[in-house]
Amino acid sequence: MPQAPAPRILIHLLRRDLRLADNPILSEVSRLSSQPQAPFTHLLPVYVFPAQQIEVSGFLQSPEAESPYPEARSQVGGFWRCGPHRAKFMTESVWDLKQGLQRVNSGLEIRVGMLGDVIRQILEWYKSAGEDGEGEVGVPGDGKPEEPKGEVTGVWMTSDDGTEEKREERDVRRVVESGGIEFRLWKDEKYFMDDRDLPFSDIKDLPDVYTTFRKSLEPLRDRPRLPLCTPSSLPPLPPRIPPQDAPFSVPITLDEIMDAVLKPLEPSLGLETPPRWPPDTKSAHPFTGGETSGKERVSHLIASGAMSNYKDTRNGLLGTDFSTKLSAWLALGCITARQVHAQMVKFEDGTAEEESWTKAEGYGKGENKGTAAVRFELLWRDYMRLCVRKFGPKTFHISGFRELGEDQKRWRYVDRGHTDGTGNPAKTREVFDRFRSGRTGTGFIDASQRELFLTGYTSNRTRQNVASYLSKHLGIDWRLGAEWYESLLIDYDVGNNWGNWQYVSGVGNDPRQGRTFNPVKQALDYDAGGEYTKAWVPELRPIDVRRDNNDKLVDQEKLMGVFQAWRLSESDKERYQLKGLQWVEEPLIKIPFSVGRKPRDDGARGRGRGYGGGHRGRGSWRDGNQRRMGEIDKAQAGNAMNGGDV
Ligand SMILES: Cc1cc2nc3c(=O)[nH]c(=O)nc-3n(C[C@H](O)[C@H](O)[C@H](O)COP(=O)(O)OP(=O)(O)OC[C@H]3O[C@@H](n4cnc5c(N)ncnc54)[C@H](O)[C@@H]3O)c2cc1C
Repeated sequence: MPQAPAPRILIHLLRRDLRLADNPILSEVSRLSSQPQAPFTHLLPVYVFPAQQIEVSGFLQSPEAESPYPEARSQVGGFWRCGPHRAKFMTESVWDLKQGLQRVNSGLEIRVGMLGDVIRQILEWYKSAGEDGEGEVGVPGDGKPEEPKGEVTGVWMTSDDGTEEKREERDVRRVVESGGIEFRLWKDEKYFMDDRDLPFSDIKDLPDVYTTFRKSLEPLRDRPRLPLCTPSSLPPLPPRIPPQDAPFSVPITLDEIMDAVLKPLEPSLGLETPPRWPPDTKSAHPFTGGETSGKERVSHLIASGAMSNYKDTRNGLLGTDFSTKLSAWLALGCITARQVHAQMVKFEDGTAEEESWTKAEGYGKGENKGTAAVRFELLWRDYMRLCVRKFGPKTFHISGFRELGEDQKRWRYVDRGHTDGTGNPAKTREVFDRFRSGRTGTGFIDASQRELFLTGYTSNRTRQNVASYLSKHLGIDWRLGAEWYESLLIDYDVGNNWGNWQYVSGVGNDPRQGRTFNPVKQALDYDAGGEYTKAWVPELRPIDVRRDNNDKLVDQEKLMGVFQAWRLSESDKERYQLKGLQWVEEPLIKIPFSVGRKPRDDGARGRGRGYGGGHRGRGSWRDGNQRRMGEIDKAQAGNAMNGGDV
């Protein structure tokens, strides 16, 4: 019987490009495979849960087995680097990709470990067949000749800008090229602007101010390239595929993989008092991961009008549609920014096939302020990612992109005493744990922290306030906040997270340095009836903020009790069962802010109605530290000048 030619295998290593559509590697594979002289006959798509970022001990074959990798914990705070929300969303996304690939004649092999190790093991397995032999075709028990293992002819993967991701790329390249196999690194095309169209060739020329960058690219609508076609068919999987290397094994169903990913992550995430789900509160991010759901979300945003209304609603706090919620799909590359753009163009030009879009307001009427604002934000994402490319490891340094030394910026650390002798790492850890569990005593911050813990999502508005509160009001090492967000955010993205933390903490690319958000004034402006704060901090729900029992009018003085419960009278604390709660009696900080007693319509989003300085910070954990209180006062004055809307 003639022997079948040995398969020539191309490995596609997937990372944060978990999609079929607009995927440059799959698009090229599909094109080449239709040619008679294609350099490969089979495609092996592989996704690896990377051991340094996701805890993989749940995949150990037996309870006695030991992982060769250290636990996937963050450097400063020791948190799980990938907490339960993202772990779940990521697993769903990987699974959706597997199903998508199966529909086009392919599949996906799921592995755990370090990328370099996984690829080495796969290459060695295929190579060992050649060495056994002639032996490429064995004869197993059933007497039928076994298919040949085949030869790996290339390994392709998409590049990334994170320093750790760059190390992974170097590891994989070394392993692949040392075996004399072609290694190809592809540009990451999930962004709004294609790298090839940037207005500079040297990343050093990236402006340090976002506005300068943006202006060099306007009009933004003209910029993105067209998305690539979705392959309708791909080369088959190789007939024989190596198993996962010991001591791990990867189960075959979604539920089992999910169990393995989530198993090591204890529900409390190390908190003594973890937040509990408040009755009747709904997540703003109830979505599942994957290309399929990501595309459905884009379609919903357009058909429902949410995309067109985005500019007016984007500072919302409750509900699924005040902002796009596309970030998690974008971060994992389930969808690309240029796909979002292309869909908006179809809506704006009136060329959509989707019947439901044609009924949406603004259909066929060109770019509107909502779609323009979405483009503006998508470009922010590009900018943050390019900052990582420009600044490399400085992204994760305490001194930030601006390289601010200790003399310019003093931090409180959990891992070392302060150089000026005022530091107390154990106390800072205690304070930070109260911050993590949403028990600071500042309602707006606590609501956001509890929402983050319970759902993995929180709005951009509260993220800014939280980052400012930790770094400016508490003066704590901003990297702890960034690590905690990395652990919990469903949409964690290296550039967006670390770049934004730097920006707000005053060590990054914010041209107006030194701004501080007043979380009470911000709450007043953006949570005008206290609904958001009460939704996530249910202890505050009994506080009646109505003026004279009038449903429409909010008494701002009463509202202040929601945003800072320590301000309530003793009898009110008693009445609302808040007496004795540590975060009520001993807030981490008392934010100076007062309001006039003017009534306002419930839900009205007024601005700048308060004035600072009415309540000085007494009785907080920073008592006696004049230097720091002075800073807060200064920041407060700054807020007044900026109208606090920073
Ligand atoms: C301290 C801090 C940490 C953050 N960490 C992350 C993170 O890890 N991952 C992440 O995707 N975003 C992060 N952001 C940015 C922003 O908060 C989220 O992108 C946004 O809230 C996600 O919700 P959305 O998709 O509904 O956003 P929308 O308001 O609908 O915006 C549309 C898209 O634009 C991009 N975008 C919006 N705002 C920003 C911004 N400030 N910077 C960069 N891109 C932006 C996102 O891709 C987003 O999906 C962070 C912001 C702050 C202040």
